[in-house]
Amino acid sequence: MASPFFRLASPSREALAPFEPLLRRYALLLAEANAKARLTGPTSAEGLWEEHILDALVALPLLPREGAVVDVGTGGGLPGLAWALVRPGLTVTLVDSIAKKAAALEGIVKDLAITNAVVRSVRSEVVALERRETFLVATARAVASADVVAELLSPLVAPGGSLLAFKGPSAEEELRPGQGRWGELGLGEPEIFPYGLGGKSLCVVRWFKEAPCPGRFPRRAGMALKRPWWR
Ligand SMILES: C[S@@+](CC[C@H](N)C(=O)[O-])C[C@H]1O[C@@H](n2cnc3c(N)ncnc32)[C@H](O)[C@@H]1O
Repeated sequence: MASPFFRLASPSREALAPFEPLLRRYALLLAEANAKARLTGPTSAEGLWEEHILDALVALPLLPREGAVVDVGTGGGLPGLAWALVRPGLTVTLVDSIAKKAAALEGIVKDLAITNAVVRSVRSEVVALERRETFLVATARAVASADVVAELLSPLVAPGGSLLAFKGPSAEEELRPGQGRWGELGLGEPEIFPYGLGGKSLCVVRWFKEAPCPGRFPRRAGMALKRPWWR
């Protein structure tokens, strides 16, 4: 595991100012949708702002200005929709296998009237077959342990691109089984970028896609979780 180059942090108020009205509207719509479809934890717009939207935006320094991004297990659009709102040059595909969540998110995207985000109600393994290695960045937040996330994301990302996983304090432990073996997924060794938010120690794990992903990935839906690739 490579040591971090720098700590991440939420963007400053000044940096966010041009996007704040749109982001606040997103927080409001998400709070409303949450009451119906249980998309994410907190139910108040303020709680969502603090715990989720600012959290999603800590990864901005690791993102390109433009290109195709996929957010696997996006739920209410985190982190992908928050990224699409502040980086209009990105084209973000928001993927969630639960139809009810995807429908609620579709409503939010429509209401925000943005054109650089699309919602897909499908499993990521299916997207990886349809659009194999065509994304510049793939991300996942609160979806699975880091080793499982790496398997789900790798077949989506073009060589030269990157994988970004939002993780808590157990990241190092989750990465341990893959140590020295990430090349089996076409990945380099992961880097951990730590940050703190609301008193919690969190991090973003980044892998570079160094080589094409072996053809045996994606495996059948659910296999990544059932039988880890490194076993
Ligand atoms: C706990 S939610 C996280 C939502 C959001 N990323 C967040 O941070 O609030 C995890 C979501 O991942 C979805 N999910 C898990 N594995 C998936 C896969 N392989 N493809 C698509 N969606 C997946 C689940 O349906 C669930 O809605």
